[in-house]
Amino acid sequence: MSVSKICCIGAGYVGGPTMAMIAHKCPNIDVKVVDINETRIAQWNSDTLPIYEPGLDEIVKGCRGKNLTFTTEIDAAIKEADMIFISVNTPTKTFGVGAGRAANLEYVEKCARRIAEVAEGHKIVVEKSTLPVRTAEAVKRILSNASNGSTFDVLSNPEFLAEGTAIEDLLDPDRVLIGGERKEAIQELVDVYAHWVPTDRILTTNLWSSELSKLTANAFLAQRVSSINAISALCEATEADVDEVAAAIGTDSRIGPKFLKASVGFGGSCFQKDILNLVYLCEYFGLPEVAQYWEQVVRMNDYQKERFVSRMVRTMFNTVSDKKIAIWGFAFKKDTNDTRESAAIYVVRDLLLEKARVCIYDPQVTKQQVIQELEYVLSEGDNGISPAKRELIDNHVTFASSCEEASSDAHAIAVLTEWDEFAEVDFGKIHDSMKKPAFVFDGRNRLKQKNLVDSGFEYHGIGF
Ligand SMILES: NC(=O)c1ccc[n+]([C@@H]2O[C@H](COP(=O)([O-])OP(=O)(O)OC[C@H]3O[C@@H](n4cnc5c(N)ncnc54)[C@H](O)[C@@H]3O)[C@@H](O)[C@H]2O)c1
Ligand SMILES: O=c1ccn([C@@H]2O[C@H](COP(=O)(O)OP(=O)(O)O[C@H]3O[C@H](CO)[C@@H](O)[C@H](O)[C@H]3O)[C@@H](O)[C@H]2O)c(=O)[nH]1
Repeated sequence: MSVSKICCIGAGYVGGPTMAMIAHKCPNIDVKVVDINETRIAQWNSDTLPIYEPGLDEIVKGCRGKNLTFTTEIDAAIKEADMIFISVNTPTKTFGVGAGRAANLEYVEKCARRIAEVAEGHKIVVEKSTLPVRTAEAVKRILSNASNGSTFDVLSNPEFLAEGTAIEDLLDPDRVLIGGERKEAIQELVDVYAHWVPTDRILTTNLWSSELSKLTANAFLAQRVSSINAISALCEATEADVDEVAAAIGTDSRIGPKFLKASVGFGGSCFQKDILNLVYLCEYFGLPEVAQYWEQVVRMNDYQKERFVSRMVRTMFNTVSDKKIAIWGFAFKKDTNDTRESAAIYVVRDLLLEKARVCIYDPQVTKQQVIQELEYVLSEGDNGISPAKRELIDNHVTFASSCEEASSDAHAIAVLTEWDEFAEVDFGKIHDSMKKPAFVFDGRNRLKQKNLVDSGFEYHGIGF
């Protein structure tokens, strides 16, 4: 039997693009992406998709209305599908046991219970969300109590796409990983990907190795960023240049050149959440030394963000109070509108607490999104946001629609996302419009080659 109908629960950054790619590459498979969030589904059905991702529009618009559907009719889609992907969010728990570390599996469990309740016949259930190792055991137990006597295979198929390059990553993945028990079920999913992925890049493992490989991959990637960021601090103290150090070590084929870009700190919805989850699992399984080892990656990242703001304050004569700071970029990396755990949130928070006035420009992030992030990060648990912090947001945060507008009359520019357009502006004009000395704090070393010192700026990058 080959799969002819797929249902994916969760129309987010992963569910949307991955299912669009399957629909695009497998015209014979009918793909339905379902979600409880009506607004999100309406956006997927509109001209403005909920996610900004280069190349995504063309693929969605090419398949939508043919073999790709976005709908809130979850039960119907579950019933008719042969294969059901669970691609819902698995955020860090904010309450109860494991708060601040463990993954909140409430949404995954709700999906499994829904499937158990409405499915008929045999279904292959695929974990696409990033999950703690051994989650499939719980999913299998829930499914084994299905109302209609249905039967299930459970597979793990973690997603490795990175935002901003999701379409490239999905078109040409380094590997697709499928963990499972029954050979025939694994083969069904291999056959879906084999429509476009060479079979030697489709790896199959047992369930637990697949689940754990996802957390491990993110931990290793984030660890490289924290390692180079740790070295960036030492470079600043010693006149070494972190980009030169990264290039020098990256030529060693055992180390390799990728993921060695020093920055203001890694962000995104995955790295911190997945490492903290790994830390929690290690503690749970009685491995405190292993837990501490990985936790340090997150601590180093926090240090890097704090260090960036301290350096700004120190350099600007020990005060940024009432100074206008232009914030260039709020997304956690370029080519995405995602701001989850973006370093910019923490940098702006700390600048606001120093009573700076910030003017924010990001080509893809909305004002409403920035305000939401700041409200969250400035609020104090269940008590919400205090009047003093509310005042900071209301009176110290403004928005601009270009780099020029954000920088006009500013004391400093802080580059927090590496958008390409930031290197294209007229720096002479920007310098003329700023207070002097005109400082640039480049959290991405994006403008390093622009010789800003020659245009009159006082330029500070990361790690040199
Ligand atoms: N964002 C990434 O780049 C990325 C990459 C690889 C893996 N992941 C993992 O994939 C998973 C999903 O991440 P995301 O970024 O797509 O999350 P997201 O928040 O963008 O999307 C999740 C969606 O699931 C929906 N949902 C939640 N519970 C539901 C339910 N019971 N029924 C129907 N819909 C429900 C939500 O409404 C939301 O639209 C997470 O586990 C994440 O760690 C994310
Ligand atoms: O050399 C580098 C590389 C990345 N970053 C930062 O690290 C963060 C994460 O970047 P990236 O990994 O490119 O984006 P994500 O979309 O978070 O993707 C990661 O997280 C996903 C979710 O699990 C995985 O699927 C991907 O494989 C994994 O790369 C961003 O803030 C980057 O700016 C650096 O500072 N320096």
